[in-house]
Amino acid sequence: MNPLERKIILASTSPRRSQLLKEAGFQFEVKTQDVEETYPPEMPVEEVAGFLARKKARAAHDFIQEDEIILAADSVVIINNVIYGKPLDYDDACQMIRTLSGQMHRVITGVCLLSKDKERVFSAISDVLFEPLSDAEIDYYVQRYKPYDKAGSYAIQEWIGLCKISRIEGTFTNIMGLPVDMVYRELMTF
Ligand SMILES: Cc1cn([C@H]2C[C@H](O)[C@@H](COP(=O)(O)OP(=O)(O)OP(=O)(O)O)O2)c(=O)[nH]c1=O
Repeated sequence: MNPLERKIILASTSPRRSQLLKEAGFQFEVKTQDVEETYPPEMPVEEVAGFLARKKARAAHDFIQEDEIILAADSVVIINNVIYGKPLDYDDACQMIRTLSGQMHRVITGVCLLSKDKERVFSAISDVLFEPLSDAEIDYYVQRYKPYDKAGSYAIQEWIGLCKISRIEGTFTNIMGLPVDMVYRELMTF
């Protein structure tokens, strides 16, 4: 079946995920349920995004009809085997960006598709290289863009991503919060 004709329930409050699905031409409605974004501490960092995406999808399971598919996702930034989620405050945000400055990091978005009788989880990986950033640039970015709702304290679609990222291995949409190419491909066989 054509993925663009499936009835999708997007279980996400992220405006970026809605924007990407909409621009790619999918049909969807947003329905969300609060989920505690916790995971077992011993879990390998590469598995966390998929685990959290599944948790978010399962929390929305009761909402759906027979012909509907829940889509949930979670994005994490990983550097030196440590997960960077959303920053707590200004200092935390600056500290995260300072760690990313001049370095390569990994962004993983886990996605879960869930219907009444099926479930599928998959993840997309992108490796991202930041140019070195000065303290003044970091302060400008955090003050002006307030990246408190962004994993890793930055958004690829804003000034910092557009002007300070020099290399990406993987897709832009994955870094922005939803690997739409992969979603399309997986929906063809779901
Ligand atoms: C790395 C990066 C993340 N982000 C955003 C995407 C996600 O909204 C957010 C990661 O947080 P998530 O916990 O993945 O998602 P969320 O809490 O925003 O939404 P929900 O749980 O309801 O689905 O960071 C960008 O917009 N640009 C980027 O470059």
